[in-house]
Amino acid sequence: MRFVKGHGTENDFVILPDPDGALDLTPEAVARLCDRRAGIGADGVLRVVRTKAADLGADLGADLGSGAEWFMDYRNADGSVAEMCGNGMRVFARYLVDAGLAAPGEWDVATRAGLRRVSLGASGDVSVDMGPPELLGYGEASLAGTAFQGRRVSVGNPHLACRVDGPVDALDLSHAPGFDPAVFPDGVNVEFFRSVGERHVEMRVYERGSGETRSCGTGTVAVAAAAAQGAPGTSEWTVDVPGGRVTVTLDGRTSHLRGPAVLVAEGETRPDWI
Ligand SMILES: N[C@@H](CCC[C@H](N)C(=O)O)C(=O)O
Repeated sequence: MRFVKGHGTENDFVILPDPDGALDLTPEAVARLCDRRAGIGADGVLRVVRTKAADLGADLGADLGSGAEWFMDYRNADGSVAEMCGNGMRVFARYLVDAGLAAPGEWDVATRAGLRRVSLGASGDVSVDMGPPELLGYGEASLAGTAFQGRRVSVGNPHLACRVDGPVDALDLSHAPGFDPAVFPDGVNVEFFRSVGERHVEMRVYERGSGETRSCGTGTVAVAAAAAQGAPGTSEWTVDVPGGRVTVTLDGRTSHLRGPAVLVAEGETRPDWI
């Protein structure tokens, strides 16, 4: 199995080129690939498959079929499927251009959350139209016995963005935050953020299906939306994460995520291993 390794602000991925949809990618295989000691190691897998070759089911297939040549089949490190991955989308787009499968410019990519438009040059940062973040109300998470209130936000996938007063470095994210499964029946990505300047926040995240990661693109959009609290007009947010910095723009109609996407290695898994 050929693979490429890449990351977006150190949210890292194993990229599996599978244009014709020939791979039978089981949750177990994904978890083995992502294993940081016994595998390649990553927060998730990006399977690169032509939309017409992806097994999307009737509803999603009809929605996405004509809109985009490529489908981003994103999986979390534990093998679970997620609707969307913002950092993964930047890395996915960079891979397509690098591999000569798409030209620099602007085009749509299909995801389980719908079409997402990317914009990129031959090198440099990648920008993604992430769609409108939906502020859904309030929720609560707990960490080592302490309760944190937050905003529930959908960015295609579920988030709880919790504002904290002290530095996010001080939080212990070695264990999964607790949450009410009645409020989050599909699980949730939990962000902790603090304001460090005007429209400037720092954030850490505990991702559903992957644990603490060094960045989460959909999470940065959720945090910007929670911090902006539905204020009208356009605002640009700087979001610092342990793995670097991204920019989120909100304009009331949609959101854009801009940041780096880096390909670091490529290779072949051994047939007797996977
Ligand atoms: N790291 C991603 C989000 C990946 C999916 C998430 N763990 C979920 O299960 O919803 C990002 O950059 O957005």
